[in-house]
Amino acid sequence: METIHLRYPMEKTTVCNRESCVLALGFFDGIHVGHRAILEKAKQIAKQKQLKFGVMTFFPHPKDILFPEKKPMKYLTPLKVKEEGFKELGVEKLFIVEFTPDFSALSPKEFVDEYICSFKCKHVVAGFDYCYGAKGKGNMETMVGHGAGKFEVTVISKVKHHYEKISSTAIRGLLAHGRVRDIPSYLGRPYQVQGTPLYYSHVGQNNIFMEIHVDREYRLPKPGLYKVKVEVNDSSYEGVCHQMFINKNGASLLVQMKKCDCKEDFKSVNISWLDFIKGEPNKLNDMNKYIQRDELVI
Ligand SMILES: Cc1cc2nc3c(=O)[nH]c(=O)nc-3n(C[C@H](O)[C@H](O)[C@H](O)COP(=O)(O)O)c2cc1C
Ligand SMILES: Nc1ncnc2c1ncn2[C@@H]1O[C@H](COP(=O)(O)OP(=O)(O)O)[C@@H](O)[C@H]1O
Repeated sequence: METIHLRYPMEKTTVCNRESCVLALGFFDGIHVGHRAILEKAKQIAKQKQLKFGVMTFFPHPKDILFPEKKPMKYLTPLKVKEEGFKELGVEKLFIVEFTPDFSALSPKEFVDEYICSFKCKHVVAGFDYCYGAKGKGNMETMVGHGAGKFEVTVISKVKHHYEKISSTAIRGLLAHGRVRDIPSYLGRPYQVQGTPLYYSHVGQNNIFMEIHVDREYRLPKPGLYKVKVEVNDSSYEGVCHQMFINKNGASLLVQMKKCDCKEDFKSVNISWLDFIKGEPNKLNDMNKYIQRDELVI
């Protein structure tokens, strides 16, 4: 996958010698089931038309620029993780446009001319509610007009779960309520975060206890004790996890892994949130109690 970072105003050389492509458009936080419908359709069209499969996304989230007074966005998939997700889905060209105040002021037609047509896009795929251009005035109807004679447009209709639109906002809501068990119906998989172990120790028989640092860009479920799956060095283990604190550098998670006979060092850890067990029962000074137990705390 080729990743192309774009910033307004674009240099002329950026658009030179580009191969014709299909572009899927959106922010795609989480790459949830609705997003997958768009990406799969774009991939299929690219194959049929023998064009490159491209995605055009933005960073940071438009809300951070449009509403700077609000707290910075926390992501389901920070940019690096989203990039890995696109690569796994077979994206060949990833355009990441830096969302700046100047870029946000482009009219819908200017955006189409300068960003979509310049990259030899022959087909746009986006969801029914995709908007673009200053004040979000462009929509999928205007896209058809703006693309006339230049590119075709495929609109993906609403993908729902229990009559509700699957959206990153809905998933953020589930996290805020600790409803991680419901997330696979929206995300197509459990909610996952990547972290770095700060320290770990063996506890009792084959239990490992560790503290994990999670990047500040990640959105976490509401504080509490959770059942998790922990992946380290290509193996996965059952475990429990609770949040110790969040500060400006990120979050710290306390994780206890069950029946873990892993002897090697861990450099990176994936935590999949499976179920909520109970609200915040343990304060920091209760940590020693964890260490002394042979069994998982549940
Ligand atoms: C060039 C451009 C300018 C935009 N300007 C605005 C804006 O002024 N106000 C707004 O609410 N959204 C604006 N948007 C953001 C869109 O409304 C939308 O949130 C964003 O493109 C992400 O699309 P998605 O949420 O459907 O993935 C703009 C988008 C683009 C591409
Ligand atoms: N449930 C859905 N069904 C169809 N299209 C969707 C759905 N959710 C998002 N999209 C489309 O996916 C792209 C990315 O949308 P985005 O705004 O990032 O997602 P979300 O609404 O989940 O925050 C847009 O083209 C949008 O219209």
